[in-house]
Amino acid sequence: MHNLCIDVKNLNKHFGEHHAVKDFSLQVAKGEIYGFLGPNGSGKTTSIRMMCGLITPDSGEGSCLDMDIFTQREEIKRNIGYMTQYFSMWGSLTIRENLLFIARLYSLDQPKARVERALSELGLTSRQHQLAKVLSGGWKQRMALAACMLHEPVLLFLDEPTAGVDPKARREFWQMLHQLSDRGISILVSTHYMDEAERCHKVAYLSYGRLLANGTIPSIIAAQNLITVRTSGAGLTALESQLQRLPEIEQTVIFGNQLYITSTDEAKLKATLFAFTQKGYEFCQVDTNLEDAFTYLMKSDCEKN
Ligand SMILES: Nc1ncnc2c1ncn2[C@@H]1O[C@H](COP(=O)(O)OP(=O)(O)OP(=O)(O)O)[C@@H](O)[C@H]1O
Repeated sequence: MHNLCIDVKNLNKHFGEHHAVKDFSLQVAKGEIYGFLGPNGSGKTTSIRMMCGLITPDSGEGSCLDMDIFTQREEIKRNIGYMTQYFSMWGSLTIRENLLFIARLYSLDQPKARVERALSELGLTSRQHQLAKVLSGGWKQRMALAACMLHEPVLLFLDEPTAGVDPKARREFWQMLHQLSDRGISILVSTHYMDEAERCHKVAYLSYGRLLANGTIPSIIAAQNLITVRTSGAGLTALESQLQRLPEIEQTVIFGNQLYITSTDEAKLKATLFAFTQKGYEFCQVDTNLEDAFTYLMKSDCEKN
């Protein structure tokens, strides 16, 4: 008996000449919220679709909910929920009518009871009679999540579920994801938002079809061995362009009136910055964050390839 809901190894997928996913391996424990990040076109959706039985990998092996991703795709689909940002709904039906329609479309038993439960679990009961077309982005996403939970899946694949949704609605959506995870439901969720990545138990980062890092956020940040310092003052953009030319500087970024500088070489960085302290800048060391780590990973991967 193991506690994995996803266990895949060396999955590959080509679309014509394009090698979209390269030797992708991942293990997700039951009940975990696993974040999936990477630039546009890095292969997140393709990997998700291979793991949940929607498309067949060209090679590799693996299981989802202990079912083989090559030979038991139909069984997998019956036991998982899959939600994308582009879900279909009927605008002129209410939330409740939409859910009932879907429950009947999939011939689920006791459709009314299922709809009641989904409405209540996702905080939709008070809005059940609202037409879908008048709902804000956040409530539409919530309805979509309710729809993909009608058959009570134990594993959810959510592909950019909060794209374009406002911060308050995203926060509420994530509160729900944590409640589902507390109930033992496993969730694999792709996102471009760093604050959402930080809400996951673990994250995976893909670039150009390859998995560059995965694990807990502190472990991913620590593995890059980066040092980050912050400064403020006049002429930050000029300072930034001077620093960007130096080989010991990996990356720089300005947030408001503060410049963040990241390097892999602490001694060289300190020596370099000493010259700028003569010009009145003060530098203080800060924690390297996940975005710094991902940016560095992507840059080093581009340089290698
Ligand atoms: N059915 C398909 N036919 C041809 N090419 C495809 C197909 N699906 C995906 N691709 C290509 O495979 C690559 C990976 O796409 P994928 O959608 O998996 O990336 P992604 O990381 O999910 O991107 P995004 O963040 O933009 O959603 C892209 O270059 C894409 O154009």
